[in-house]
Amino acid sequence: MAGGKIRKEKQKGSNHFQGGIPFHKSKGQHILKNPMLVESIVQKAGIKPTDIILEIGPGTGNLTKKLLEAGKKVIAVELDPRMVLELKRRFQGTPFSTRLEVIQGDVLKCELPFFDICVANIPYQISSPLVFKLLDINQKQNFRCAIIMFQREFAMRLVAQPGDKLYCRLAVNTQLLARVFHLLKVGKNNFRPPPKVDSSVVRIEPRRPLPIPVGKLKEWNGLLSLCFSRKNKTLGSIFGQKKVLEMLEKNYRTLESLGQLKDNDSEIIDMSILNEDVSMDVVENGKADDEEDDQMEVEEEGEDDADSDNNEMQINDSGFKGKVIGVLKQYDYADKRSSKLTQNEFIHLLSVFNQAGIHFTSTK
Ligand SMILES: C[S@@+](CC[C@H](N)C(=O)[O-])C[C@H]1O[C@@H](n2cnc3c(N)ncnc32)[C@H](O)[C@@H]1O
Repeated sequence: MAGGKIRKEKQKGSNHFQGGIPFHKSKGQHILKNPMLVESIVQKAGIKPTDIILEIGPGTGNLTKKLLEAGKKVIAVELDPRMVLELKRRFQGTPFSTRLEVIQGDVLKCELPFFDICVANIPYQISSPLVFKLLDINQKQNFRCAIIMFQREFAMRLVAQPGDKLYCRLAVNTQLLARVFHLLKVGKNNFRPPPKVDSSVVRIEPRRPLPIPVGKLKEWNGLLSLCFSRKNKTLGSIFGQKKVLEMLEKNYRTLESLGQLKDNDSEIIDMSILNEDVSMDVVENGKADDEEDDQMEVEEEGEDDADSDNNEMQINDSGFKGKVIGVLKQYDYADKRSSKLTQNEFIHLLSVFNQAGIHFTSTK
């Protein structure tokens, strides 16, 4: 089913295929070779005949062909000029050619066209930035949903719920911006060449409006960075740390001096902030299941997880420390852990902190 002249003749010492286009693993070139699977993905996407479909990384066009059969138009963004040529060649002179637009370039760098639905088997190394690019609220996109093949573990992180082993900042951030559903498990042998990892197809439906004002996204990200710096620690313990308190107090003083202790809004939101922590796009590079975000690592020497006694001391502290821990105590969050907190609880936590003048960003 692979398009063009690609043949499976492995060269010694490389992953190239002779006689056609060599596949580049560095570009995530694992093409779909199982027609039944392609059919199933297209069916599950629920494409309407009037739909403009965005396909990312069409490769040799196996999925593209089925998308063209199902929708009104396919706009395909492909990085590799050899694949672009192959794709054009495949559909040249067919009735599909007028309904296929190919954009050569990096999907992460190009401006996305208007589309109704995105269906894609993507290179896994762009998973996380792509999700946040698609869900970028500044893009004013209004697409219905995206049906995307991801590495299995990444997919399971996207859909993880409080208490799940893979529940993480990526899950909370994605689920703030979208509803996410696991659709299909896909084994390695459906691809040529087979990747090292299993895959899953996920459905992502953008949430409009968002559950928090867009101007709060920066604050939200600051709060979650802290909460997931040690997701299995109690919030009382995380927020009782000297470095955390120093940072929050600095924010507090800065905003106080600027007279901005109330909520602030900014017009353009840099969505990449929500993507900062996700370093597991390619799990082959190895981030363990229960590893936590280390970007905001703030643990102090000698501190351990069973530190509720210390919390008691901190809680009795007066001044700024007492203010922060007091909020956690008052709303019953001090003994809770991020690994089990729902999205609504995070939203509530941000709200009660902000009401107390405690902010997670000091500038707009
Ligand atoms: C996993 S293959 C999928 C090929 C085809 N869709 C299929 O299912 O058979 C990923 C494709 O994405 C392309 N690609 C890699 N990085 C890209 C990027 N940043 N922007 C657009 N396309 C990219 C690769 O060249 C490759 O053709």
